[in-house]
Amino acid sequence: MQETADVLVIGTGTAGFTLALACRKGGRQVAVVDDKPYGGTCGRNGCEPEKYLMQAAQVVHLTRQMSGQGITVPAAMDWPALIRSKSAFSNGVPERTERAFQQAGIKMYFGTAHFLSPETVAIGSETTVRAETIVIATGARPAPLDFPGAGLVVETSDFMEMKNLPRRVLFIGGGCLALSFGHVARAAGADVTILQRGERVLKNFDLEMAQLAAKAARARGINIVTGITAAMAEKVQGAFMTYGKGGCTEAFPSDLIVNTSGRIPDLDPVDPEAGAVARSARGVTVNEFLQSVSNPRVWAIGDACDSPYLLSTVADMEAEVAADNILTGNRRRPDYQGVPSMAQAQPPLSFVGLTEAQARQSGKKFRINRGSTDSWPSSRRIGQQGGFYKVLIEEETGKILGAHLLGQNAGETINIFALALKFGISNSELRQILWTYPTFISDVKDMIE
Ligand SMILES: Cc1cc2nc3c(=O)[nH]c(=O)nc-3n(C[C@H](O)[C@H](O)[C@H](O)COP(=O)(O)OP(=O)(O)OC[C@H]3O[C@@H](n4cnc5c(N)ncnc54)[C@H](O)[C@@H]3O)c2cc1C
Ligand SMILES: NC(=O)c1ccc[n+]([C@@H]2O[C@H](COP(=O)([O-])OP(=O)(O)OC[C@H]3O[C@@H](n4cnc5c(N)ncnc54)[C@H](O)[C@@H]3O)[C@@H](O)[C@H]2O)c1
Repeated sequence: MQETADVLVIGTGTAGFTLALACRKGGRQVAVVDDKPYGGTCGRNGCEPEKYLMQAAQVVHLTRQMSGQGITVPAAMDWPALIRSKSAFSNGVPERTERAFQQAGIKMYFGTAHFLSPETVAIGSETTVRAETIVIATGARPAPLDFPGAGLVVETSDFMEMKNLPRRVLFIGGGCLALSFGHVARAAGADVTILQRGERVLKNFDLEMAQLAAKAARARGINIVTGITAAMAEKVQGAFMTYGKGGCTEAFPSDLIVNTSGRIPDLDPVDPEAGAVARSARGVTVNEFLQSVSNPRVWAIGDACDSPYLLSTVADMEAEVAADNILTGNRRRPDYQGVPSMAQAQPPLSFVGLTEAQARQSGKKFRINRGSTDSWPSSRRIGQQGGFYKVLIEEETGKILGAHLLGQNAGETINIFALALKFGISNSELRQILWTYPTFISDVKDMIE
């Protein structure tokens, strides 16, 4: 079957969804295709279900944390019930996504798409679509582990579907996902180990803050082992053994091994080379307008393009920018200034802007406001120990260069700093705002003097 479209979008996740609807609104004949249930990673097995589980873990952690303040412990997690309610929460995503496309008059295909030529895409073995514009929004997939026994390792999407949680859980890789799911498993009562290849966890975060987050995780009983590369897995007498290769070869017994070793652009099945679409290991190579540098008919957005972030917020912004460029010509560039991100740990760690090391490298003159929040009422009223903040303020202008927060509500409070960074609001201007009090956000005033 040979079909045509003005715009064919490959992938229906955050990026593909936003772009398809925007192009349809702009009057184009739009078609979408996905080889999995519609809706992509964020809603089905990424941000949303992860947060759902983390929210439950947070209640358990908080209850324990506040046991000295009249709260009765232990609060416990009923894992099978939690997974059932999480599934009820996220199972509706494909249907809602399809309904939105249908209402907008977008043609839907189901199957794996791959380029046949620079202007034609095959969907499965029976359909081909020739499109004026082709958008690659295929997202990212877990980085494959290529050591012996890697087949014993499950993905985070499997972890979120486990009917029962085994007693010992091992995470390979020490990024956001390991910290987050590690805290979830720990709150459910599991013995948790995180194996991290580098000398530190959370490599994209400020070093000092990442170390404090690791300390908080360890204080909650999570075993973090750094400087070890997982190099082999096998099943011995019913348990999994993962062998690390670092300074020494060590065995880490567990009942479940989860891959949290990073994510890579999901491009092989789409066969970019057949479409004359250049790519690197970081994704489709795009110009400043998110258009392929080698095939002007093609745009790439979200986790599939070689932009600096793998975040839902960024995927959505890139989709809006690319849609505008497709509809009205190349005018808009994505703006990566002030993108906040967060590790959903307990307590959460968030940041925006420069780390201390990056600020020093930049040659800018700045001061650092930093300190523990343990004595602050916002920490004391929830029994929080280990909260910390670090704000980098440019000397001459008072502009916020970077902000780093470890503590309850850090993922929300960081948005104030993101606003300041994006719009160049100085610390003295920020101090003039009257925040609702007492809240976590009203602490911002004390961080930016
Ligand atoms: C566990 C987890 C937690 C996360 N938490 C956060 C968070 O808290 N905050 C945040 O901002 N980001 C988070 N992220 C990252 C965020 O989910 C992604 O950045 C975002 O979903 C990327 O959107 P996308 O549209 O580019 O790709 P996706 O949402 O992955 O969509 C790509 C779609 O393309 C389809 N596809 C791929 N190849 C083909 C093909 N050849 N043919 C047809 N269809 C194809 C896939 O099936 C998929 O549906 C998390 C990610 C994970 C895995
Ligand atoms: N809240 C958020 O903002 C959020 C949450 C989750 C994920 N994400 C996105 O998802 C992406 C993936 O996150 P992630 O945590 O999986 O990856 P990551 O890239 O942040 O961390 C993975 C770590 O695993 C280590 N590693 C790789 N192979 C290893 C091995 N064999 N043994 C031991 N360690 C090994 C790497 O050195 C790396 O430090 C991130 O880029 C992030 O942007 C964002």
